[in-house]
Amino acid sequence: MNEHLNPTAARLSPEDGAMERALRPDSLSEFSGQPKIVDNLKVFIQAAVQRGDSLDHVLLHGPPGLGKTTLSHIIANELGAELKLTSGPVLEKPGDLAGLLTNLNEGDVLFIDEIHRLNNVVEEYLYSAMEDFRIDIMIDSGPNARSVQISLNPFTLVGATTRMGLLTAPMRARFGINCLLDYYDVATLVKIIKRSCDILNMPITDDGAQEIARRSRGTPRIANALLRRIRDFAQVKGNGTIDKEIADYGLAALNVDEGGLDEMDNKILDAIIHKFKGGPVGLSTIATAVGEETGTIEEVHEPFLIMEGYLMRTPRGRQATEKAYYHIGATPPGTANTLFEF
Ligand SMILES: Nc1ncnc2c1ncn2[C@@H]1O[C@H](COP(=O)(O)OP(=O)(O)OP(=O)(O)O)[C@@H](O)[C@H]1O
Repeated sequence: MNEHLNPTAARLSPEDGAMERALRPDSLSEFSGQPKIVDNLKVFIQAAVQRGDSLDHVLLHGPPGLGKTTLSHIIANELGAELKLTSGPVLEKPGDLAGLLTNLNEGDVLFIDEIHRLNNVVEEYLYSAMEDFRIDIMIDSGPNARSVQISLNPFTLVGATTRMGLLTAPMRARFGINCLLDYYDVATLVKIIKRSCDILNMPITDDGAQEIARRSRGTPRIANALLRRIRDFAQVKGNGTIDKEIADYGLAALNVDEGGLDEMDNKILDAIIHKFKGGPVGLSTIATAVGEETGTIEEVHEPFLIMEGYLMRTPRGRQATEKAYYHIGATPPGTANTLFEF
């Protein structure tokens, strides 16, 4: 996928990484969008602080780049607590988890990204840690094997996942607060883009911000990534200000089309329509046809294409809509030659 548009892109240049950190809101009042989640979190955090309790465990789920990591930082800040970050695949053995948990102070927040990728053994250990703030560790093996119980300080686990369906039911059940992050509307993205421009001292016009927002796939991380590159176009090809003209120019140069679709989105629609007669076709067949990983298509491209009405998910596979045919310049089935039929 186009690197600028990939909300999962982990490898940022040091400059882009520093910029991303500078743009990360650090309180709920600075966090735009997701109003229901923000309002609820405000209440739950205030209640926990007033009672002197640790906040109940929080599960954040939704497509990449919508603010799950940002929200975990904010939750820790609002609680006045330390945040420790890790991710599912990093915790290979129960000992890795035990090391982290025993180092948590009372009220700390432990963020586990990609929590659906925890292995079964580690996950089982996490259950008792979440429920009773204790873990039972096996020491030694064979006849000397024995279990030692370790008490933990009460903590809040914030788990993040882009694949809710892969999370086990017992894991899901242990989260008291469940937040589904949704794609952002254009008006909210305009607000986020303007805030970023203010922080970075970047002049932008209303229609420039609108154009970038419209083509950011409803995702703040993409909006900020496009902004960084369009700033370069404004500096080199324009007069330093991001207006609609320079935004259009930069977006075209970055292969983001009028609807905000990137090359891979268009390739997927093209393959379904031209190679598989519009579908229905299975996800892995599409992935092979376009040379992309199934997981990336499922997490990144498909939700966006469905949301925008280009794709439908049917029990027999993915199917292109009429809008998809028109988008790639093809004629939808059943409408061919109707102009000449009398
Ligand atoms: N609501 C928001 N307001 C302002 N900026 C936001 C908001 N949400 C996200 N961002 C910006 O988008 C960037 C990506 O957000 P973040 O890393 O939190 O996403 P994520 O959902 O954790 O993604 P992933 O699942 O890929 O880890 C952040 O640097 C942040 O600046």
